[in-house]
Parts: sequence; structure tokens; C-alpha cells
Amino acid sequence: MKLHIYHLYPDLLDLYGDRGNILALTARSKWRGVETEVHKISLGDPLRIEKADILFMGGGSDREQNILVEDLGKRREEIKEAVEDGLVVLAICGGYQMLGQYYQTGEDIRIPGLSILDLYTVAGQKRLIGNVIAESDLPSSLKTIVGFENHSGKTYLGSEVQPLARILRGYGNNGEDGTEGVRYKNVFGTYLHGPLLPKNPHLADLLLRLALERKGVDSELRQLDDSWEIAAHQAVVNRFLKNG
Ligand SMILES: NC(=O)CC[C@H](N)C(=O)O
Repeated sequence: MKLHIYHLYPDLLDLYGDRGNILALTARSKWRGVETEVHKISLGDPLRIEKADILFMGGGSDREQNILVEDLGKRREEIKEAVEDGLVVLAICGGYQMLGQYYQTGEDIRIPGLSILDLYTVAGQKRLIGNVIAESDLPSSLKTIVGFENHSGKTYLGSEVQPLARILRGYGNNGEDGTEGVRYKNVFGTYLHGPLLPKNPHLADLLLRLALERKGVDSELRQLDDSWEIAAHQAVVNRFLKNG
């Protein structure tokens, strides 16, 4: 048994160390004796999503989003079908925006998204930058998610999707409605770089658990010693929330 992690456009969507999310997923699997294989899929490569257990898309600049939009559009049906079937997806910032209906840039160019999720994004006047702390309902004693955001896009969620978390510090989806990220079935979209998963082990394990469940594997994951990860997480909370 092996978990297949599909990294979409690793050469175009990889801002602020987003690849660290893949490293966290593979390390946390390995520590439990679960083998992983990472497949890098870029422009023109066959996807074969039916083999994927986790699909990952990182963040990218408007320029890179423009470069990949045509290629991504050709993969829409395949990805949509897999999402409806419960594929686990983690998409960060630019990748997250591409799952929605469109991303309207500061130059008023409308980059079409995959229209898989009920959301759209419009670039605002100022960039939303800084450390983020958000509160989530993830099944864990750790109730916060921490990370770093840097985007001009403001994302607005429709009624068919749920926010991933509520903002305690930072801007999140748009800096207006207090929401951060999105959850739809097993799809997680977020503005949080960091990379996200090393400092949020509860989210990393949720993705692994859901992926194993979908594969029909008994998915009770052995508890790891997360003292370093939790210390890194709490350091952000203590620095930016407790001390104002
Ligand atoms: N950090 C990112 O992925 C940036 C995404 C997008 N280009 C924006 O600025 O909103």
C-alpha cells in the first residue's frame, strides 16, 4: 500500500516554500510506516488522476497563473469528477484561487478558474500580507491554524462551500468577512503559506486520514511526538495573538 501524492505544476506554483507541505505529508506518512510516491505534473504531462490519493497545488503569481490556465482548463472534467468522488486536495493561495470560478487581476484580466468550487476572486488595491491565525473546527485539540499570507486577490465564498476557518489575526479570504480558506468535501483551499503543514500537524494528519479512508485502509494514524511542531505553532499564536 502506497499513498500517491500528485503535485500539480511544481515548477510554476511554489511560492514561499509551499513544497514543504509535500515534505510534511511524506515525512508524517513514513514515520507511520506508510510509503508515499510524489508525482510531479506540469504543463502537458498526463495526469491520470484516478491513481491520486492527494492532489496538491501551491501558490503562484498572477503571471504564473496565466501561464498554466490553458493547460489546467483541459484537466477540468478529470479533476472535478475526482473531487466529487472524495479526492483529497490541498490548494494554497494562487492554486486555491484557480479552483474557483475566476481570478480577476489588478489589470482587470479575468483568469478563468476550474469552477470546481463555488467561489471567485478579485484583486484588491492593496496586498494582504502578514502572519495569520485562524480558528477551525478540525477534529483536533489544536483549534488554531497558523501561517503566512501574501496575496492581492480577495476571495468570496458562495453558499455551496464552507470556510475552512475564522480569522483571529490577519486577512484571510478577503479581509472583510472574517473567513479563511474553503472546505468542500475533501478539498481544502487556503491563503496560508508557511509552509502550512509543518506548523499545523493536525491539518496534515487530517489530509492523510481522509486519503487513507478513501483508499479503504484502516486509517487509525499512530500519534506522533509533535512537540516541536506544536511549539512552532504556539510560538506564532503567542507572538501574534496573545501579545497583540
Ligand atoms: N501568494 C500567491 O499565491 C499569490 C496569488 C495571487 N497571484 C494573488 O496575488 O492574489
